[in-house]
Amino acid sequence: MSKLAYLGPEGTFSEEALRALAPEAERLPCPNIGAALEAARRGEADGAVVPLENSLEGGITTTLDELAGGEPLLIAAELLLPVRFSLLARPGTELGHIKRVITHNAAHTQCRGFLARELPDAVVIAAASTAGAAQEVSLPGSPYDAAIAAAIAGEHYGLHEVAGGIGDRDDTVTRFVLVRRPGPLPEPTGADRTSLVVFLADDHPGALLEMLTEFAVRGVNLTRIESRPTGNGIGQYFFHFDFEGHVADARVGEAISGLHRVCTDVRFLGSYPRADGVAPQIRRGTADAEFAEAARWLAKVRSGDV
Ligand SMILES: O=C(O)C(=O)Cc1ccccc1
Repeated sequence: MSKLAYLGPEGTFSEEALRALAPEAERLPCPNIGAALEAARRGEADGAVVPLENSLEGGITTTLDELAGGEPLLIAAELLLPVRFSLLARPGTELGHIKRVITHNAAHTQCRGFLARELPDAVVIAAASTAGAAQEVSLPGSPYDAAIAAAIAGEHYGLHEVAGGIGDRDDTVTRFVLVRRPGPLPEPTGADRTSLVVFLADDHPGALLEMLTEFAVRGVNLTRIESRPTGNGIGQYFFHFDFEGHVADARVGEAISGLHRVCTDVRFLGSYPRADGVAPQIRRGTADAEFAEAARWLAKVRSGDV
């Protein structure tokens, strides 16, 4: 049985994602996303389940930055988890009493409308996780009045639901990934996604266009592109790419070798089945057979057989 690290304590959305991705796995709760990834890197766990992006606020920057640096990890699977937020407090607390709210930043940013409408004077304090926030509220003498977390966290820590479904949209989805130390890749399924981090060679006009061209001319459809600061000064960025297809596909292999040629560094983050099962539309001239036929033709030309 495998052991998987996740952002704890019990009752986080990450735990829900882990249970859905690997119901049989032993669970190792960690105090933050970085610690969960480190547990996977050091071999204290066989992998980690971490949030990568959500449909309302975009990338979970801690995860993006952690995966771009440190010992390499590969994404082996992904999950799209609908998230529903509740305002949880100690029994007896009413909405009007709530002045200090604690939660994870990703939950805060998705409940801004509710907070502005219902608790305009409340201060919101950041916690490492939603369930960690609920646990804080449950402690005797806690300085916090309420937490924003999953309803299940309320059950774990003896809190009651003051308000449910408080997200700004009721169709918000968070994408979680299961990462492992490098090893054999999942087999292509025909509906796969590949993730990469690309570091530019130098800053020049059209640098982003050059990267995008590697994908465009091979008919590779991007599903996410995100820039993150390198930390080396204003204007210095690296790029996260997610796109359709598996590295075993000729068009994907050619696109990422093209990036490897023209960029300083390309970090491969894995090819894995898409959670939504959507297969790519293969444009004319970009199927594996067409790449193979073109390679045969080139070999003939090079041998003078025209
Ligand atoms: O804190 C949690 O429960 C997490 O797993 C991180 C998170 C927070 C809010 C939305 C999705 C994931």
